[in-house]
Amino acid sequence: MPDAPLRAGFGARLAEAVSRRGPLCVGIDPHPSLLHAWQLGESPQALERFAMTVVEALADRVALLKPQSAFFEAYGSAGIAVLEKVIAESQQAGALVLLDVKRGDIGSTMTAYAMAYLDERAPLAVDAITVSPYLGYGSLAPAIGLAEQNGRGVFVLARTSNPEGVGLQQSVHGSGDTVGQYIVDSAAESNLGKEPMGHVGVVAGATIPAGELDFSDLNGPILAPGLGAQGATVKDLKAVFGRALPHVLPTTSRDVLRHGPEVKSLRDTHTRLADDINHQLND
Ligand SMILES: O=C(O)c1cc(=O)[nH]c(=O)n1[C@@H]1O[C@H](COP(=O)(O)O)[C@@H](O)[C@H]1O
Repeated sequence: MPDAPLRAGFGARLAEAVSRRGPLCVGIDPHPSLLHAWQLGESPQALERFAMTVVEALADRVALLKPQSAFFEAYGSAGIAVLEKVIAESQQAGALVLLDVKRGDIGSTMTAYAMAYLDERAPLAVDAITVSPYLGYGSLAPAIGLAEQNGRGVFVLARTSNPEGVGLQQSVHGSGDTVGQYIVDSAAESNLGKEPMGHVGVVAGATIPAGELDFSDLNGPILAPGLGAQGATVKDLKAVFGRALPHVLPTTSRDVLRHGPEVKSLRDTHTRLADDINHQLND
């Protein structure tokens, strides 16, 4: 018998967090260039100082923090230890943690990845992870299933913010829709009937052309990276996402992080951006 769910579904937990703290998701991307700009140099200690400063500044006020795993993995076990601390302290301060790992593998190996991030006993257990569907949406079933069982979530890459994604993701799938739309529609099937929304989100860049994807049946969250450093603006959100805007989690990393290392400056930047987003949403 499967264990009873440990907590409310991820869709409900996310909706509740967003209603209290707003939809802005901030990424923790400790780029080497940012470590230098913060005058920290490059070392596991610098990584920890950087990441924990962001946690101190923002984990008590954002709904969602998104550490980028690659920058932690680059330091081996020392970096993973920092990541564990980031996850624990962010959650303690009330933020949900979406670990950006973009995992995707064949079903049986996907089960191991799911256990690594979505099982209660895992040292790196988080509220949600990013996953890549390019071994087939069905190959993600172990992660989608375990996440649901444990009140956690997944965000499936549908139409990414980078220019290299266009050719593949706009090509026509066997269903007759584009690959990106097929992924959105597959996530919609996973979320069918869930209230207030399901636990399968999609990733769609704020940089994509207006109206390219139809999210009307998704019933799940939309992670929208690309604000700031990649060129998208808060104003673009309305045009790109239209009526799906209430489900959008605008996401940025460098555009906030470059304002460190002072905690106050990071907080002020967050407030400015969050206010701007709030105005767009309620205009
Ligand atoms: O899954 C993601 O978060 C993601 C998807 C996508 O389509 N584009 C994208 O930029 N990201 C991630 O979002 C972050 C963007 O960082 P900034 O460009 O500094 O805001 C990086 O960690 C990217 O890996």
